[in-house]
Amino acid sequence: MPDPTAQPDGPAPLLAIFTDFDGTLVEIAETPDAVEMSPQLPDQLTQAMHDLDNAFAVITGREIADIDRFLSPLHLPVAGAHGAQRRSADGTILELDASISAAADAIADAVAPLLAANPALIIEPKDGAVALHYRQAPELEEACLLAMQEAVADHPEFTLVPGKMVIEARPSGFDKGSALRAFMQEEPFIGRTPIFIGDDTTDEDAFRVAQELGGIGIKLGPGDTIARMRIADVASVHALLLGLAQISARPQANEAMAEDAPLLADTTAH
Ligand SMILES: O=P(O)(O)OC[C@H]1O[C@H](O[C@H]2O[C@H](CO)[C@@H](O)[C@H](O)[C@H]2O)[C@H](O)[C@@H](O)[C@@H]1O
Repeated sequence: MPDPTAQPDGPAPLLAIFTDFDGTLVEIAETPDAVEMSPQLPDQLTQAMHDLDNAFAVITGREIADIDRFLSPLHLPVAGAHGAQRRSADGTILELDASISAAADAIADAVAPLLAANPALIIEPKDGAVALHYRQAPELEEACLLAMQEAVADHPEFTLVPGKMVIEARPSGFDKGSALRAFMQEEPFIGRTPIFIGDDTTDEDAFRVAQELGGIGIKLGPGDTIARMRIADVASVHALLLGLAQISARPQANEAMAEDAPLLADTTAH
């Protein structure tokens, strides 16, 4: 398995880089709309896309439309709603079954009474998924979980997943790992070595698939993980993304890797 901190004998492998959005490309904020973009991020992502021959994608719990809005004017390859939506590098959109969109709307409607009684809660309806946020009212975590469990009871085609101060319902059969695997079967990702960077429990599926495909998972921050590497913060992710993309574009620049290595820690080292 390639190790991005190793000094390779031959040229560095061509990389395909995937990142989560919230908590990885941008800092966590009090509400979903309050995230603040680093002003340099669109230019940094444009540079990374160039160096990677477009083999960069965002794999997120958010809707694709949300990512387009935050990263405007970029229209990157994106898997949204935990893989239920996907836009390939050539712009092709994976169409969701209309019954899935309708079921997500029904789940959102079913938790409406809890929101009406607790204005601090936030419902984020998405095409194909639903997020119930309790960051402003952490004491309501259990009530949110119960309400979402009841709401999905009539929709066995949905699965509940916990996130950072959020309970989400996503269609069964989709996760970030399935999204990463689908990208890796398409140009320009095919044949490259996948790197996935994420911070949350829903990112574990993508760490697993990246590592099954001979690549590396990189976990941001603390917490149990199957990712082989760990990184400290969002600023380090931006630096690593640019460094890895540059090395993938110019394999002779391998020596620069040694300078980037301190960004990463091996999760298996004792
Ligand atoms: O897969 P991700 O890109 O990490 O998206 C996961 C969820 O992120 C968002 O919620 C989280 O970030 C918010 C803004 O920082 C924060 O207020 C909230 O507490 C977090 O759970 C997003 O709103 C969800 O749709 C994503 O699924």
